Amino acid sequence: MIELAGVSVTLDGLPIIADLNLQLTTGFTAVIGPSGAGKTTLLKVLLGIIPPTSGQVTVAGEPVTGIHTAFAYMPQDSMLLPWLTVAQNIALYARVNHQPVATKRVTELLATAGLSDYRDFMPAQLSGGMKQRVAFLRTVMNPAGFRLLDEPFGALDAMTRGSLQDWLVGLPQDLQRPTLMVTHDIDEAIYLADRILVLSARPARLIADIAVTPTQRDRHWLATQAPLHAQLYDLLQKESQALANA
Ligand SMILES: Nc1ncnc2c1ncn2[C@@H]1O[C@H](COP(=O)(O)OP(=O)(O)OP(=O)(O)O)[C@@H](O)[C@H]1O
Repeated sequence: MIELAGVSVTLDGLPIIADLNLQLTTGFTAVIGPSGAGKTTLLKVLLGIIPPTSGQVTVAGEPVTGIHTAFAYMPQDSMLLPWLTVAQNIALYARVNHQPVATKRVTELLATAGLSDYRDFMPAQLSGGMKQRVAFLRTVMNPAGFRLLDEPFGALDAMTRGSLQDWLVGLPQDLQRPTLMVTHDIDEAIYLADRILVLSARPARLIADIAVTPTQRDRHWLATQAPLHAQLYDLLQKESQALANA
């Protein structure tokens, strides 16, 4: 279990996160909040890149005191290495850690993502959606038990984004892991997550923690979720206004 206990972060004198208490266990959790609220900062605190000004983060009871290996992180930009092929990018974790590359696993993952024909392509030869898929597969190859995804589809057009969301929903069981995903997209949060955390305007506090329990997670079900969408929209709207007035 990952636990934040009374976590506050101040950067350059600016309070960014205020007294955040949170437990993350299994499932897919989405984090939404107004732009600039501190969502990426929260991921960096979990990763150990930014130390809390006060409070504590623990992973399986152990305090996080610096960069550690509990998380597989996918940044906003795909950050593929342009001089490596698709397959080499996916296997980056093994390469960096001087481990043998699980070629069979890479081949299987490429097939799962519909990228079998692109294994020897260079990143510059891929569309935006393909790059994000490759970046996600690279995250999957990281053996860490918990995934942190920062706006993974933020830069994509609506259709590409939609097809990647469908792909994530349909991921085989063995590729699923506990995940915390930052997103600006309310429908994306509802579609993908079992739990939605809503952060306030800066400094970020937890203002809602909502369980999502679909009967059948598909787009027909998503279309019935207008009341939840409206509830989340109203919360974000209020907080965005607060941020604008700050
Ligand atoms: N190293 C830093 N020093 C000072 N301020 C910072 C630093 N990093 C981020 N900030 C500020 O912290 C606030 C939160 O930034 P953060 O990137 O966490 O927000 P966010 O919710 O992820 O934003 P967005 O939704 O726009 O991606 C912003 O006002 C930002 O300017």
